[in-house]
Amino acid sequence: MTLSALSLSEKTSRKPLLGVNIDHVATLRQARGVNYPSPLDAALLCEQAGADGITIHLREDRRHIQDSDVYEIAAQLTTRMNLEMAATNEMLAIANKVKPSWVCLVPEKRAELTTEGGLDVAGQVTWLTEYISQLQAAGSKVSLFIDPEETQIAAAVDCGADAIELHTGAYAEAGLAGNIDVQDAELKRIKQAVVTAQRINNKLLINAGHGLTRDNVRAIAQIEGIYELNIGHALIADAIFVGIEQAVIMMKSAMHKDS
Ligand SMILES: CC(=O)[C@@H](O)[C@H](O)COP(=O)(O)O
Ligand SMILES: NCC(=O)COP(=O)(O)O
Repeated sequence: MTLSALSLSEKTSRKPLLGVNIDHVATLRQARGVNYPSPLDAALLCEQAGADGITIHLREDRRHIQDSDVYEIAAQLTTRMNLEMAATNEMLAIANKVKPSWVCLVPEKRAELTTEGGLDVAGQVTWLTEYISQLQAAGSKVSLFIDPEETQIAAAVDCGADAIELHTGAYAEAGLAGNIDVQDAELKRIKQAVVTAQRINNKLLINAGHGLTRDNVRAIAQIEGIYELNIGHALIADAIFVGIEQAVIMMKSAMHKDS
């Protein structure tokens, strides 16, 4: 079923889908400069195990996913690709050749270990409106990776984005640090952001992700109105011990288990 065929009630009442981010299969390959493990093989196994989509982040520094991965994976996926990238002219040219189902625009800092914050959409509405319209004209839907803040959500709507992805990193980090009060506050912030997004534009799809694990995912997966969760690092870490297919199955079960 296409996204546009989903009614609003289906978008908001269903359990969230799982997009698997396979960047760190490529991280392992790049650590040795060899041609294995294959992100393509990982993507296909994730799909077979029930992943609803595959996320890859083509970083400007090419630290993990390479351009050739993007083309190979795009050619063989049977679900859909969510291509994360910075909003640069170089990336626009690549995305408009690949035409992934989804492009997710993310901020990038060269020195960061992983994506540290959300995109400042409010600070670049003119640039992003034009950028998004070019991606949409090529056939991709566009999501913006943002912090759970009303200003950024409203700006994403103003720019014509099809979806937002709420950055769950602060929620996840607080949990890892054992700061339960902070984690609860971050969870409330994410829930409030979902309500705000629905109020501002009830056609906007609301995704979430970053730092989610089998231990912290359930509270996020239970938020009504979240369409999809994108999960990578923790799932690939599980895969080392149980295999990637089982890791997908275990994550889906953690997302959907009853109390
Ligand atoms: C945008 C985001 O939250 C992540 O999916 C992103 O891909 C993180 O980048 P790394 O995979 O390089 O940590
Ligand atoms: N956009 C978030 C994502 O794709 C996965 O992030 P992580 O689970 O690797 O932190």
